[in-house]
This record gives sequence, structure tokens and C-alpha cells, in this order.
Amino acid sequence: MKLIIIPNIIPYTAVSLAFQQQIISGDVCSSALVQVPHSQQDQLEGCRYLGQDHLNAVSLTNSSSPWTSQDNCHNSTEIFCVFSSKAFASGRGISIITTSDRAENFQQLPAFVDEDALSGVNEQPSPPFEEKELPGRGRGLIANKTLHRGDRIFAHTPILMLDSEIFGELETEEWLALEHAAVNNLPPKTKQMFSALYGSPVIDPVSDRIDTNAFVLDLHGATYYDVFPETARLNHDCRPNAAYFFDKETLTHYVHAMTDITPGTEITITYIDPHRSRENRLKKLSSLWGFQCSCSLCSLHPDLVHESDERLDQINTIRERLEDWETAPPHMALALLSLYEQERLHAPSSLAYWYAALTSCAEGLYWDTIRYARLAIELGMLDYGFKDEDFQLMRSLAKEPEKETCWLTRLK
Ligand SMILES: C[S@@+](CC[C@H](N)C(=O)[O-])C[C@H]1O[C@@H](n2cnc3c(N)ncnc32)[C@H](O)[C@@H]1O
Repeated sequence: MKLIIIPNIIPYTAVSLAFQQQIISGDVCSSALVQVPHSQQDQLEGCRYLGQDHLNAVSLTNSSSPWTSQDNCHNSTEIFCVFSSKAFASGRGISIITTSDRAENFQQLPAFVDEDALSGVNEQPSPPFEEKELPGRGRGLIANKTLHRGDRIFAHTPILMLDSEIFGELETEEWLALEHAAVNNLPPKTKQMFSALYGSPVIDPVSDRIDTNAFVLDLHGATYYDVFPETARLNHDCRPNAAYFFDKETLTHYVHAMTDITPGTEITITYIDPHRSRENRLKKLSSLWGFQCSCSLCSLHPDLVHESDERLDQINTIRERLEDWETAPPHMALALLSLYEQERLHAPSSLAYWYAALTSCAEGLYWDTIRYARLAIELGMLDYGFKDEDFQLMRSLAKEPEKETCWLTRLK
């Protein structure tokens, strides 16, 4: 009997939207760009005419609604509109492209109704990094002080959220018009932050910035592409030193150090599932983001790459076997942990601790269960979120392992 839930493997969610939606066909805004070649801001305005003819504004019906505008609706099987709030997050603002039903779900979240929910979020008086131009990687973030595991690097709300369904339901010019309206509805300072983002040139300046910088996040059974302009400066590394999660109640995206980071080191996250082989990672990064990964792991001598790929293969096999943890020995989970350490994969190690706690419980190893349950919580909170319900089990295991259903199950 398996009642215990294993947390999902991390949703590696930085995204190149253009690829995901297979929308690379259009050169929709190129004429506007030729006409308005000045500043980035001008370029953003230059595409505004897109789809304007058939935009039908919808007036706000509910005076308690947080939306300062609800407009630019486009109709397919569902109606998608831009819902913007200039006041959201103390004037940072937000624009959400979605249906009115889903917008209503948003406006009931603590992020919108509880004044204290966002205290300390979007504030960074002395950031632990500096933004620098880096050879071959554009801009990136370099630590300016020592960071320890668990230190917060970012906590920000999105400025844009795009319901993924618009790409399947609407014509290109329609969703482009929605994207432009969403950006134009933001407060001026926030709009400037968006304009300052890098966008790999594919479709138009707004869309390209969204494609290059959005994270894919699930909420209320829907998938959204979300832009956090500060966090968007984090470059990719196949062995990153930081990890992120999204708190659905406060719409806050947190980034924490997953290991010690010394001053002068670049702070990085992974854009893809790091369990892939080198060849597979290189292909994915090149096709999704158009860059050739030159991180230290991808640049190893071929013999060392071979060893790393073998370890990754073994990690995947052991992980699969440990899904049936009740019959697996604790040493198997410890081997997984060791392989993760050898691979410098800090965030997924929480899963190894998770299995180490469960297999120790099944074996009746009291102190080991407590030790690994505590480690699973400590690391997992930085990777899955502070409020992940699955940690309740680990908390119980860390207190009274002998009272849990897993206790001694392997020996029965
Ligand atoms: C989310 S942005 C990261 C910040 C970006 N470097 C900038 O200047 O704003 C993603 C883009 O950064 C670049 N990038 C990120 N990680 C990289 C890496 N490891 N090697 C080369 N380019 C990278 C790619 O151009 C990618 O499309």
C-alpha cells in the first residue's frame, strides 16, 4: 500500500515560448520596426497597431475588482482579455492575459486581497549581486558577497502572465495584440523594466522579450508564461548554484542559493531538466534558446563527459526503482544522494533525502529517518516551496517516525 506522495520532479520551466508554441513563422511587426528604429521603448510602441481594428474593449462591471483595465478582448471558443492592475504589489503593476473566469480566481488570491501577503516581496535595498555583461552570455548576475545555502536571492511578483491557451486558440496577430496591450497597460517604471530585457530577435520586440524571459508556471489548472524582469537576468548553467519555486497564493517567484556561492561567481539556474545527457542538453538549449552551452559541465573532456552521462543514466534508473521505496534498501537512496553530489546537482538531492527518509523508516532505522527527513525538508523547501503539503509527511517522520505507516514495512 502506497499512501505516500513523492513530490513531482522539478518543473524545469524557464521557456522559449516561440519554440514551445511553434510560432516562429511570422515577421508580423517588421515593417513597424523599420519605421521606428530608435530606442527600445520606441520599438515596443512601434508594433502597437497590430490587430487594433478588431479589438473590442470590455468595460469593468464590478467596482471591487482590482483591474484598472480589462480590454483588448479576443474571441475564439473562449474570450481572452488583458486584465491589468496598476496598483498591484504597491504600484509595480501586473497584466494578465486570460479568460474572465480565470481572472476572477486571480482576484481572490491573497496576493490581491491581503495587504500583508506581499510584505518583503519585490524589495531589494542591497542586492547580493551585480549585473554585468559576460562574454558570450549577454548580461548576467555576479555575486558580490558570500551566499550560503538557503539565502534568498530574489522574491518577485510577475509583471506579465500569459494564459498558454491563447497560442492555440487565437491567430498570431490576435495574441500579439494582447501581448502589446498587456505591456502598454503596465505602469511606466515597470514598462521600462520590460523594455530593458533582452529578447532573441524572432517575431517582434514585445513577443521576443516574453519568449526569451518567461517562466512556465501552473496555476488553477491552467498554464501561464510569466515574466519576472529581475529574475530574468539569471543565465543558465547545467549545474546551477540557485533554484526557484513559485508560491501560488502570493504569486511570488523565489530564488535561493542551493550551495555556497563565493563573491565573483555567477549566480545561475537551469533552464532545462539537468538529468539529461550532455548531447541532449546541448540540443535542447540550442533549439529552445539558440545558444551553445559552454558551462563547465558541457565543456569537460569527453572522457569525463562520458562518466557524467553514465552517472546521470544511473540516477534515472535508481530514481525509477525508488518509486517502489517500500521494498528498496536505504543504501539505494544513499547511492542516489552520492550520485547527485558527484554531479553537483544540489536541488534534486532533496528527492534523494526524501527516499532516504522513507527507506530508513521502512527499515525501522529511527535516527536515520529523522536525519534524512529533516534534510529533505530543508533542501526541498528551497526547491518545491515553503508551503508544499507533501512536507507534512516529512515533518511527521522527523518527529515520530515509529508512528508512521512506513515504519518497519520492509521487515513485515
Ligand atoms: C533569460 S535570458 C538571461 C539573461 C540574458 N543573458 C540577458 O542579457 O538579459 C536568456 C538568454 O540569455 C542567454 N544565455 C543564458 N544562459 C546562457 C549560457 N549558459 N550561455 C550562453 N548564453 C546564455 C541566451 O541568449 C538566452 O536566450
